[in-house]
Amino acid sequence: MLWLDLGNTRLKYWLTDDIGQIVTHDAKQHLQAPAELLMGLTDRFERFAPDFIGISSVLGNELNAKVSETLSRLNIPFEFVHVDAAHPLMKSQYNDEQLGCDRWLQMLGAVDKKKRQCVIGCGTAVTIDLIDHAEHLGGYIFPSIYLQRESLFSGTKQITISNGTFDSVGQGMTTQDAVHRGILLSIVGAINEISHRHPNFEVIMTGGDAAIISQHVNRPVRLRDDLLLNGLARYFDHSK
Ligand SMILES: Nc1ncnc2c1ncn2[C@@H]1O[C@H](COP(=O)(O)OP(=O)(O)OP(=O)(O)O)[C@@H](O)[C@H]1O
Ligand SMILES: CC(C)(CO)[C@@H](O)C(=O)NCCC(=O)O
Ligand SMILES: [K+]
Repeated sequence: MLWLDLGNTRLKYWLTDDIGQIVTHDAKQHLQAPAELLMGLTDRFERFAPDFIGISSVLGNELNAKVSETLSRLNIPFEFVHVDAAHPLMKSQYNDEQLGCDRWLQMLGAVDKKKRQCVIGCGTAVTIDLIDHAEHLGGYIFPSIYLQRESLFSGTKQITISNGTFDSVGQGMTTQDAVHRGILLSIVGAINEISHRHPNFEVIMTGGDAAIISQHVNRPVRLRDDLLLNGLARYFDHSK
């Protein structure tokens, strides 16, 4: 099977074998041209010869149509995931026409009907979602640390582009430190507040920035890098 995750910044793919083990995977920046990027990958995908392609996309109908057009040339059956608020593995109270497919799949990949869970995705946006015994209660969306920094750079005169690191939440004494520490604190503080409000929820984090952020969270955090892929596998297992 071939699995695609079309995110806002990157396209990720995984090739898995019959028993679900990852044979190969990669992530590439698509610069808002995922269909063109896929075009360049079709030779590789053809060589993989998967019998099915399962797709998560948060790119919207227009770009998805272009992606479909590109994938059609492969003659391999493919299908986009559609969020299902009444899925047998997890019910959701969220507006299912709006809920991002990546968010939903990450939850589907993590959900355990015996637990209360807080699933945090740290990609282009940071998402925090609460699940109570396989019922999604809703959540929050934040700009990532990098998007927050860009908005300060572009919205102010005296804060100029700099390459600091996000490594502390202590108060800063320079602009660079104040910016990086303030941004990191905005996300860490929110996570700590939400986990304080929901003390019995297991905190699970995934995504490229999970390691940076989780270091400052004052609760035990379970880091998982396989949630979206696991969600895709669970989704297509149930739909067949
Ligand atoms: N090789 C890499 N390229 C880009 N980002 C990376 C890379 N390695 C780690 N990251 C980190 O991962 C973060 C992005 O996380 P993730 O991969 O979960 O989302 P994304 O692919 O950028 O977002 P989306 O899934 O919305 O496209 C970036 O902010 C960056 O810090
Ligand atoms: C929040 C993001 C950007 C996270 O990748 C994505 O899941 C998305 O575009 N969601 C749509 C809005 C929503 O989930 O309510
Ligand atoms: K938008």
